[in-house]
Amino acid sequence: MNKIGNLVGLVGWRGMVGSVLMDRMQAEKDFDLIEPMFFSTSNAGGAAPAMAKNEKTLKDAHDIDALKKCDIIITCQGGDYTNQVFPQLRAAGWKGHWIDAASALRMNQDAVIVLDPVNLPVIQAALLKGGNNWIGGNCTVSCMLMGVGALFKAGLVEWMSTQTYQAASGGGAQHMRELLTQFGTLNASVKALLNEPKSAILEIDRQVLATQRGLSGDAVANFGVPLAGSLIPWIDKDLGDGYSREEWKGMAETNKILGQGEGFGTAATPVDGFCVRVGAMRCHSQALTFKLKKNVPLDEIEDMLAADNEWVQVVPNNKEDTLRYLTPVAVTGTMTIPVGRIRKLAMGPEYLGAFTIGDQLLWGAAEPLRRMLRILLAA
Ligand SMILES: NC(=O)C1=CN([C@@H]2O[C@H](COP(=O)(O)OP(=O)(O)OC[C@H]3O[C@@H](n4cnc5c(N)ncnc54)[C@H](OP(=O)(O)O)[C@@H]3O)[C@@H](O)[C@H]2O)C=CC1
Ligand SMILES: N[C@@H](CC(=O)OP(=O)(O)O)C(=O)O
Repeated sequence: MNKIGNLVGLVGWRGMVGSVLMDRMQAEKDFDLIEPMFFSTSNAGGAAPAMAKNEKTLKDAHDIDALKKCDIIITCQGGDYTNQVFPQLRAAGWKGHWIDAASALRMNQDAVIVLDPVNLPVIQAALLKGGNNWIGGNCTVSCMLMGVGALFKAGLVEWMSTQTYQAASGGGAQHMRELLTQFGTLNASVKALLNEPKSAILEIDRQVLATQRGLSGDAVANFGVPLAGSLIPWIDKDLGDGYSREEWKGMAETNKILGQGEGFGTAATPVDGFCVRVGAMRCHSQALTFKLKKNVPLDEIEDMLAADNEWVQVVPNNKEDTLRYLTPVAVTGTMTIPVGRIRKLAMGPEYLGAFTIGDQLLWGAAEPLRRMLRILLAA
């Protein structure tokens, strides 16, 4: 295989995912290894960010000739952009490496879902075969596999059920703003009563509910219904068969990441459950139920999880450690993937419960992309 060049096109770098990616690339000194070319869909000709070296102006992200010059393109611009530009670029004969945060290409046969601490062998095999489409996985799936991938790698999982608690950030920046605005509106509606220690809690509750039910228009433009003080047990599209698309991704992507086919074949491990939006900011949490293929002692399971990768943190199953280490507030902004509440379940010794959390903008979006860049540069 020829050495891959280091002219790297960056698209979507100023969005929410893109900004997290830029921060991580700077922290890990990725820019020392590349010649970056920054693109924009809205400000071609404007000034590129400080990390620019020779190319100091923003290129047009729809300019196929400019994109074609890149050895590698990383995009966090979104699925619409991918669907529009990627086919044109390949049709124009571009053979470079496409690294993408969007889901658009994920299930294409010639695309690999990248999460190298879990599936480096799958990535390397595809690279050897000339693969050049590298797509970041669904945030919930990636965070889950970073935490409990060891059990799958060991071939121990007969099936897994997931119940997710997904943060507002999964919908994008506007969703986070909407959640906070809703919290503010609710607080304002009962502020006087809250300030009065003797006020009746049921009166506060009644007024909060009236405010929630009265939210409309801009106040719920993104989520459709109030999320503050509530939850929404549906994420992404309605597939029409009782599944949300986010739930479908759980099985499809887990199996594809693990190299067990396109998700629903005979080699696939059943993964199923419900995906729920909650009022967290940017960490996705998941309660997991495993049916293991055999009874494995808890201490062996904990050792296996802890040894799998340097980011997993096994949290002792007690209240104090859970409150300290196993909450979205504790995990946000860190690379740590805590796995706690690990215990055998009442259904039998092969049934295992666990709870895991990940920052969905780090391991769930940006980090697998920059790590794939490093793999290509080292190839
Ligand atoms: N949000 C998430 O949790 C995840 C998102 N993804 C994928 O990443 C894609 C991008 O998501 P996300 O980063 O949340 O999207 P953003 O809306 O934050 O950014 C997308 C683009 O919008 C443009 N833009 C317009 N106005 C602004 C503004 N005020 N500030 C910043 N950018 C602006 C920028 O393009 P330009 O500079 O060209 O104008 C930017 O690259 C998603 O569509 C999805 O495919 C993947 C995993 C998780
Ligand atoms: N759907 C995820 C976020 C996301 O962007 O997922 P995907 O990359 O699979 O489209 C959420 O809402 O939490």
